[in-house]
Amino acid sequence: MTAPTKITFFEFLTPLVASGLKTITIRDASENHYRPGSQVEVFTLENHIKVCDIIILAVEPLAFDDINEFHATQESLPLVELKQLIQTVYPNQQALFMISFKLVDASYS
Ligand SMILES: CC(=O)Nc1ccn([C@H]2C[C@H](O)[C@@H](CO)O2)c(=O)n1
Repeated sequence: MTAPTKITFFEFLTPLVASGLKTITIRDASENHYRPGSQVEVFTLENHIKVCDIIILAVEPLAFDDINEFHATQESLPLVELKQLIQTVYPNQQALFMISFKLVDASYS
């Protein structure tokens, strides 16, 4: 499959991505095709507004039950809130993927 060049985040989370505070996102298998080293455009899910660019660092399997404080810190969310959000988006899914990324600093472009 061709590596995707775009990713969406809920609008309320995009300030965390654009500030560099959020450095992972947890997605299901439909979004596990991001290629490490590739540059990806970030858009809001609701209005498709471009937010920033990120570089994908890794895509790794992550079971829902293994989500812990480390992931919450990388997500810049409280653990309880993160797990509730993931259960809402991906109900009853154990097999998830952790996508690690870094912000592309727009001031250098
Ligand atoms: C289309 C879709 O699923 N969009 C998503 C999925 C997840 N997120 C956020 C919610 C949490 O912070 C992490 C972990 O799933 O990623 C999202 O913004 N958009």
